[in-house]
Amino acid sequence: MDSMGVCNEDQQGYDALLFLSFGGPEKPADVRPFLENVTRGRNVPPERLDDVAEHYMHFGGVSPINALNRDIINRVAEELSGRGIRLPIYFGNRNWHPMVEDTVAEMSRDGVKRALVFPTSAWGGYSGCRQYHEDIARARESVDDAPDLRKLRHYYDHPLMVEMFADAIRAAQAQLSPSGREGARLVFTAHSVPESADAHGGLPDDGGYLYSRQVNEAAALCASKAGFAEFDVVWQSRSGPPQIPWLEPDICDHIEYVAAQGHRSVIVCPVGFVSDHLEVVWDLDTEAQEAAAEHNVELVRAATPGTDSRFATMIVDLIDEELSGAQAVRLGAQPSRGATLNGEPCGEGCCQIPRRRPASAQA
Ligand SMILES: CC1=C(CCC(=O)O)c2cc3nc(cc4[nH]c(cc5[nH]c(cc1n2)c(C)c5CCC(=O)O)c(CCC(=O)O)c4C)C(CCC(=O)O)=C3C
Ligand SMILES: [Fe+2]
Repeated sequence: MDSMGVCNEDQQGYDALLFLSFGGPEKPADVRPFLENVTRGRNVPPERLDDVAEHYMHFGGVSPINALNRDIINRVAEELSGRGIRLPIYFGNRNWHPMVEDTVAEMSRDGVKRALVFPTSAWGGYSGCRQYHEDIARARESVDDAPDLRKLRHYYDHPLMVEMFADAIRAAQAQLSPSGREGARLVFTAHSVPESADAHGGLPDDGGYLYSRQVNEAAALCASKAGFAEFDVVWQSRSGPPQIPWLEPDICDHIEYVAAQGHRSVIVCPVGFVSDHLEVVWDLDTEAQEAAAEHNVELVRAATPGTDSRFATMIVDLIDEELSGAQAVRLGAQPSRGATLNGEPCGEGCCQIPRRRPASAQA
């Protein structure tokens, strides 16, 4: 048997890694079609799309997400080869090129039979987990001879994630002015989702709210590791029509509240994001900074883990865990799922969005 064959046996037959992400525009002309892909059939008002298009235009119509992902992929390739794991890496997105359908077609042409999938979302819930399963299923359906694709589990509470965020919180704290360092409020933020989607998160037996429970747990783990006894969890980047409830409070409203409580400084930790996506560099570094200035609060933002070399280590740890069948290394106690084959949901009815009532049934 050749060395490739031997290696493949250790690797449970896995012969590739699919790095699956959200996607983002790479030039101004991409912005509108990208936003149309994201919001197709999702009831996002046109005014919101105009606003978000403008946010992208502040960055020359280029989302930071693609370069960040390519950087992570390069590090993962190095880490894999350093550990003797032979998995060529393919890159595909839900909403922009390289589209996951095209990537899976390429994998099939290359003869890939069985691949692991790393999603750039650490979370459960519809947007963070089930929608990536849907991407996997859709991409496979569009291709003859599609490889088997097994998604890796949620990693929001992986010890390296907690360690990277905790280090980033302490580094941010050190950037505060000497007077701001005392009494600084630690505030975690994650992407808001519709309340009804959150309520249906997880398996029916999980009791709902899987995403917000995981976010709260991650915040508590990171705060404790960084040495903070108190902290808040808030939300950001809400979309959708204003009459539909989304998770609250919003970070900008919360800054006003924190100022009213007498805090003169805030450390914001974007625990819900793996890297400096547009939501981080616009909604936090621009809008939340403005809100802070308005209320005379000093705001520092903790770095996201994507560019930390430990992030690639964690990804390969997750792969190794899957290949060796070892128990999941994790710090949290909330349900953690997400690892299924070929886009199957984590179980019957997991993170299923309730169907909207037909217009005629609405009052
Ligand atoms: C939970 C969650 C994550 C974290 C998990 C994960 O990472 O997947 C996430 C990530 C991201 N969201 C992103 C961008 C957008 N999200 C939108 C809209 C929405 N997000 C939602 C939720 C989430 N989103 C939801 C419920 C909507 C409403 C429409 C719908 O139900 O789908 C819209 C439409 C315009 C608007 O903002 O209204 C855009 C442009 C980018 C790329 C940013 C970049 O370019 O750097 C990333 C990483
Ligand atoms: Fe989003």
